[in-house]
Amino acid sequence: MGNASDAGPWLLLDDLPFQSGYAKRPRKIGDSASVRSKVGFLRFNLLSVLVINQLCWLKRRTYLRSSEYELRRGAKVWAEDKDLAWVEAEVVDVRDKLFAVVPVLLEKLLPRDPDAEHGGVDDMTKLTYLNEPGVLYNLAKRYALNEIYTYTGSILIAVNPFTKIPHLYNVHMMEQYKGIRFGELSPHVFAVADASYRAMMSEGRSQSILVSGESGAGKTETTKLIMQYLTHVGGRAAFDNRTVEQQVLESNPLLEAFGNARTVRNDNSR
Ligand SMILES: Nc1ncnc2c1ncn2[C@@H]1O[C@H](COP(=O)(O)OP(=O)(O)OP(=O)(O)O)[C@@H](O)[C@H]1O
Repeated sequence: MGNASDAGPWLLLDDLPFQSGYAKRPRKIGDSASVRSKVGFLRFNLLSVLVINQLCWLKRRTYLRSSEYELRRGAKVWAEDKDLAWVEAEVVDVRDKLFAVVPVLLEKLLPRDPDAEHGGVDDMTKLTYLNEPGVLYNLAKRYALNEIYTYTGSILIAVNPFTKIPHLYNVHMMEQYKGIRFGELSPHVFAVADASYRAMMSEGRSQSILVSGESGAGKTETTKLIMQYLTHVGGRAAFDNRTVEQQVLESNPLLEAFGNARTVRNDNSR
């Protein structure tokens, strides 16, 4: 620095963002290479800020076409969130009739059903918008009120309560569902069993009930409840004074003994 040609103000490039190690050596202001590199850095910084801004802008605006539902300010929507799956949001602005602006960063936006707010609906087909978050929200609302069963047309969805709800399966309940029109009473596994029993009796043909779900969802318990109902409505006293209901249900432990296993999700998996 003692050299006369090097005299003048100096700038340490540490102050500039995005600089790397090589820039730490002092450069003289006014030096053409130094000015070029400084301008380059500033341009780069400005560009980065613009790109990041633009990305944020795009992320904050979602890709829902107005034809999918009435896109208006104040509309209730579901916003996809990578941690929480779906979060409730509200449209705060609408641009070009194509984009809804919501106050969260999101990947996807779906309309939210205003009818599902209070206690949910007992049949998913009653939802105005039949989408994933709407279905999950409806099931959760009903589950919170101990309503573990919900219809989707003639399909019954059961959410495992993992606790005994005795009043849901007693004889009084079975009597209530005997011979009723499907959908007349609250959704129940007995209603499904009753519909297939009546179809078998009136058509004289075998019926199938498909019970499906992941491990621990409650398929075995549900099947037992169906058997319980069928034997209740169709069972006759046997010659040794044991009803068909008793005999069928007593055979369950024997059947479970074959192929029964404990899994991470279920102590009684098969
Ligand atoms: N309707 C219900 N009421 C109360 N508890 C239930 C009900 N359905 C299931 N459960 C509970 O959930 C547990 C798991 O249910 P279940 O054994 O029927 O599942 P699964 O679907 O048959 O599982 P896997 O496919 O592993 O055999 C039961 O042991 C029981 O504690």
